[in-house]
Amino acid sequence: MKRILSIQSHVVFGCAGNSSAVFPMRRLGMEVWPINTVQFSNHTQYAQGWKGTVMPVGQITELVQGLDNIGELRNCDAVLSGYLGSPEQGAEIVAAVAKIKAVNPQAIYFCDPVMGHPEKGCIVTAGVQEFFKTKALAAADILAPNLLELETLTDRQLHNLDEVIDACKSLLEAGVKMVLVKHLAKAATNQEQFEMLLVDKSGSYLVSRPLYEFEKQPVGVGDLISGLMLANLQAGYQSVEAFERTNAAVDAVLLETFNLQAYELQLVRTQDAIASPVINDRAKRVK
Ligand SMILES: Nc1ncnc2c1ncn2[C@@H]1O[C@H](COP(=O)(O)OP(=O)(O)O)[C@@H](O)[C@H]1O
Ligand SMILES: Cc1ncc(COP(=O)(O)O)c(C=O)c1O
Ligand SMILES: [Mg+2]
Repeated sequence: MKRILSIQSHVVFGCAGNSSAVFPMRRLGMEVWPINTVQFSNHTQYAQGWKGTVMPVGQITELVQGLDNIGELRNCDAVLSGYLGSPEQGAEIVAAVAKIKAVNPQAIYFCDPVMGHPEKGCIVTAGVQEFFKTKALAAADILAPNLLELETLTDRQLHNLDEVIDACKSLLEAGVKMVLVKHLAKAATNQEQFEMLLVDKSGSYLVSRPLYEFEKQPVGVGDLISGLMLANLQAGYQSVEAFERTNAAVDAVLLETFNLQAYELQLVRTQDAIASPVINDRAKRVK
């Protein structure tokens, strides 16, 4: 069984951060070790706001030390990071990754650079963006930005698929081994579908799924995508198949969420599709 240290937000109600990613990863057979960067009542996109606190500086380091003390750190196969409560937590994650790689050189770091989106209401503390651009980029094996995050990471404006692929390749040149663009948005080839892109040394692959007309778009979809992609890779699927399985599972979750007119992702109701997704959309090689 593969072991994933998952460092991201916790929400009491609903699905974002670890509250979106942990259950699906476990459903795919992973042993998941969650560390929470914040504990909030709900995600930050509720009009009524949220309650709760950011975990104190030093806590990630302390918990990782505890794992080392019981001899478990060497058993960690992958670190996943997402929503951070402070830039200091970013530095602690990078230090934890270095510590884990020192005792298990096979371990990988999957970084979802959650940067916040003031227009959408995703609120992330100042300084976190800078952490992703500098330290996280240098440490990550796999990066999973949305289009806006990719633009910020590469200091480029991206209008079409070719520009997005070039930007991803610049990240590969910087040492990242795989880039998953979770949402092509305005750079998509077909605005009537929801498209994602995967770029690694073997090539560039586009996958699409139906676009649902949500009244209010659900949150935590990016966190779900990152968790599923990492879990599928750890389960032994090659990158393109892992990408297709991730896309299919996310589609099943979104379809159910849409059919129920729910705001929060319907992960429990769709757990069987998460574990055994039916692939309707194959990835298309685009470069
Ligand atoms: N198939 C789909 N149809 C409609 N909306 C979708 C679909 N898949 C994802 N979304 C929405 O698209 C948005 C993508 O958000 P974005 O901030 O670009 O990336 P992410 O949340 O993946 O980091 C999310 O609000 C999500 O609810
Ligand atoms: C607490 C928290 N965690 C994580 C996220 C990231 O969610 P997404 O997967 O939609 O990028 C958000 C977005 O608002 C959030 O409020
Ligand atoms: Mg996101």
